[in-house]
Amino acid sequence: MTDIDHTRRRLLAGATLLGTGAALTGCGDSSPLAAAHAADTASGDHTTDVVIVGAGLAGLTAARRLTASGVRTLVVEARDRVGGRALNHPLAAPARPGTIVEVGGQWVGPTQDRVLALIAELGLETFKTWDIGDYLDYRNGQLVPYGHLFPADPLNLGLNRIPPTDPAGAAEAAVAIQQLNDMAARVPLEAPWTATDAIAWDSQTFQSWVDANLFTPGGRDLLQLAIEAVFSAQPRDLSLLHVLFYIHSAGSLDHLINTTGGAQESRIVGGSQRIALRMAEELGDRVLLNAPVTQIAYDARSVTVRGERFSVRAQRAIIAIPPTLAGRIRYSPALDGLRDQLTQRVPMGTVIKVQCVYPTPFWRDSGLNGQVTSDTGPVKITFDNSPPDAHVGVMMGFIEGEDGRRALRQSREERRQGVIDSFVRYFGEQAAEPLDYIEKNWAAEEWTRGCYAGYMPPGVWLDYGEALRAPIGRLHWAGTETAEVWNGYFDGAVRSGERAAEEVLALL
Ligand SMILES: Cc1cc2nc3c(=O)[nH]c(=O)nc-3n(C[C@H](O)[C@H](O)[C@H](O)COP(=O)(O)OP(=O)(O)OC[C@H]3O[C@@H](n4cnc5c(N)ncnc54)[C@H](O)[C@@H]3O)c2cc1C
Repeated sequence: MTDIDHTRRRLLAGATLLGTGAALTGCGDSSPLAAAHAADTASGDHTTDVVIVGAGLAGLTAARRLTASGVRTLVVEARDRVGGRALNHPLAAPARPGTIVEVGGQWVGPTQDRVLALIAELGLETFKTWDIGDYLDYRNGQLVPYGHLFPADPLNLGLNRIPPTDPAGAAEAAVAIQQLNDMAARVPLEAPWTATDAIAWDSQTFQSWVDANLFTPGGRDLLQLAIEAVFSAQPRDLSLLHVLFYIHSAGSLDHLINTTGGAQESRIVGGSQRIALRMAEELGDRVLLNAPVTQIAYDARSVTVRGERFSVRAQRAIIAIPPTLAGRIRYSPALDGLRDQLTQRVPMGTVIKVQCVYPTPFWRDSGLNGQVTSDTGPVKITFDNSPPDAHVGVMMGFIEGEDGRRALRQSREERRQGVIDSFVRYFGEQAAEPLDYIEKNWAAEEWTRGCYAGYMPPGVWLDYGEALRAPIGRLHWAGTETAEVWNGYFDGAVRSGERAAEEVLALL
């Protein structure tokens, strides 16, 4: 081994700084730590028991679990920060120092038991997403406020998130949601391709199903918007079987789309990246930043992970990155054709997360909760993303699916204007002059390449599903895309890290 002492010293310094960053600001890319490490490519030859590729929630959870069992681990992370798709962004004044918004994933909700347990173990706290006041629905040029029609909603049917603007469409959407929930319950989470109707369901897109089953323009619009919002892809991109798997994975479509009672219910004090920062702080010099993995060699005795100027030799590897990124690594020997072709077939969604900062959350004064559904882009979904004490107002929106793809062709200034036009349409002239505009274009991120997650087009579950998690020799796969429960979410990432760690522990 060479350079190991130097590398260890640098990592320890990095770990200390990482902890400081977490405590002070919880911020990521723009922290002094990030700048300090930017030019500092990882180097040296290392040996450990288990090497983990990727310091997102999946990789860090796996490392934490293995470390707790006394196994030596080293996490190698391409970026100059941890967290992957969880990233805090510090707000400028007049926001108080240390105030952040998340530019990646942010919410957690009921039944996301593994991430909620992790948050508690790490000493972090959650607070409720602002969900008080009326929703807005913008459709056919009309802006219609509506209340929590069914505040109790005991069966969690998601009735509050179906705008009643077009009663026939709303009724048809509610029936369709129930139908989808029933079909989803018949998809085995561990092997969706074995569902009785798998061939029929994986041979069509979600759009084909909508075309065959919904007849009112309102009902079709609502279902399409729900799918765009959940997958950041178009209904024409997605296998019906994948949509059903995803619904079952979350429990129901209502869990996916609801704020209170659903996946958008709560936020993490100080920002979701703190989950990763706290884990990295615990792991200390077991996390190597600025370490993009380009090659993995494996044989019957060991595995060696390599980057430009570093290598890590281990007994086993956990590759905790999305399938499409795993497909960009060179393997020696080459992976079997099934796994390789799978990695060619799981595209990432398209989303640009945008936020405008205002002196106050002024929409609350008009009795609005800040949540919009709309038939007009670029922003068709919004949320009040103000800090817990609302000392500034933050309106957040998503530019998703084909709107996102259109926005990729625009300049930042053109996108900014489109976002402000959307916010003015929903909340009036007060939205016209934000103090700040923040956007994160995940499609342009080299180490993510799109969000919220990878999804399955038609035929992929059927022909390649079994290659998603199956270890190959000493290589094990993790990442939210491999999760059975809450696939695509933080909770799924955590579960996948736990599962991969157990898989490895059983074999060491
Ligand atoms: C805008 C947005 C909003 C979202 N909203 C939510 C939400 O509200 N709630 C929720 O639960 N989920 C949400 N998600 C999804 C959530 O962020 C992800 O499910 C989760 O963070 C995935 O974790 P992961 O560890 O599986 O993958 P990642 O976070 O992608 O981690 C993979 C890591 O591997 C690194 N890496 C990649 N390639 C290499 C390589 N070759 N060598 C070394 N390292 C590599 C990456 O840099 C990254 O750090 C959202 C995502 C986005 C982007």
